[in-house]
Amino acid sequence: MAERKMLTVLGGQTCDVPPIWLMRQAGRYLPEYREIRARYPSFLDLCYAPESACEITLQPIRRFDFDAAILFSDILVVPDALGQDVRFEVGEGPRLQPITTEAHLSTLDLNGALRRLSPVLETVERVRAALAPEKTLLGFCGAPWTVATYMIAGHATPDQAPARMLAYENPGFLERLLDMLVEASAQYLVAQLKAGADAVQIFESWAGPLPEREFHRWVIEPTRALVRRVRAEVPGARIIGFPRAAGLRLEPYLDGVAPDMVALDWTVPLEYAQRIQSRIPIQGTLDPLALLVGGEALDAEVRRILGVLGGGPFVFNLGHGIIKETPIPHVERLVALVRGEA
Ligand SMILES: Cc1c2[nH]c(c1CCC(=O)O)Cc1[nH]c(c(CCC(=O)O)c1C)Cc1[nH]c(c(CCC(=O)O)c1C)Cc1[nH]c(c(C)c1CCC(=O)O)C2
Repeated sequence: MAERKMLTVLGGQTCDVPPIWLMRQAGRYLPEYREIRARYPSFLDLCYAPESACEITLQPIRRFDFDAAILFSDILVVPDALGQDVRFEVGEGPRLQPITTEAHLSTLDLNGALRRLSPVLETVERVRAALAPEKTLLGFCGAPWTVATYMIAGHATPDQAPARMLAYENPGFLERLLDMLVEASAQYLVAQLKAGADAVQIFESWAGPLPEREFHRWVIEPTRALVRRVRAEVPGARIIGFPRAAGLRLEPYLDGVAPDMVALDWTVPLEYAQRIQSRIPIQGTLDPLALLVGGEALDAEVRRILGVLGGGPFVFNLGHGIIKETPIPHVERLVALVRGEA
């Protein structure tokens, strides 16, 4: 089989030229994405349309020859599949019917969730069949805490105050919600791996604002349970953790969760990332704003990152999702720089 470079790195080896993909690489900065998107009144309908979702997953691979494709979907398909009302308003982001009571929680249907996610699993099968053998296919889900923050607040917030307040007021409620998300997410990731995903990434976008004890209870514990559940059903499953803005809690996260690779945001000092790399393969760190701005700033950042992290197990990526105003030539330049062709 042709070498899937990301799997080489996930296995702890170093590639001379690191593999590269970008978080949110399929999306609005691409005109070919916007064209398909315009045909669907609702973003979730697009997530559940296997033919279009497959095409969108492949678009950035065709255009930039990235080493990995990431399934086109969203972390909020899980609450939708559980039966919560989820919508995406153009220009406003996600809107959910907030869940804060036991009565509402008890209406969610764990048993039916995986069946409702079957179109996404069909997308995984289609992508694997269409993708070149040397390309890695990544599946994903949101981490239980991050998904819960949206389910509780009903929308994006700067500091996750609604979920954090509920955690203090009614920890038993949050525990029950997280247990349900661990189970639904485990079934979903296992199904993605069985449908053809080579590895899965767990997005913990909102690890940042939690105090230490809450970080252990709401981030580490549920994610550890999720990872164990997946590995119990798929031995050797390869899992990437992305605890964005974990700061000083990064090493406790690695101790507790034990992912195969960790994705780091751009605030992590590179010399510290290099130390982390001596225990686990690393992905990420480029500031999405450096890619947006381009020019000499981009060149310098990319060379600095490659200089510090390129000598060990490393996957080049952004430290968070690509910004939708990013010019396409900047992405082309980035790929050329990483491949030593610039
Ligand atoms: C928190 C989160 C969400 N979704 C996701 C996260 C975790 C990563 C992160 O922190 O960015 C993850 C995600 N969302 C999407 C993907 C697809 C795969 C990829 O290309 O990476 C992935 C991996 C598509 C998407 N998800 C969304 C879009 C844009 C929707 C559109 O085209 O109308 C895409 C392409 C919508 C979305 N989805 C979400 C929000 C807050 C929004 C609105 C804000 C925004 O628009 O960026 C929830």
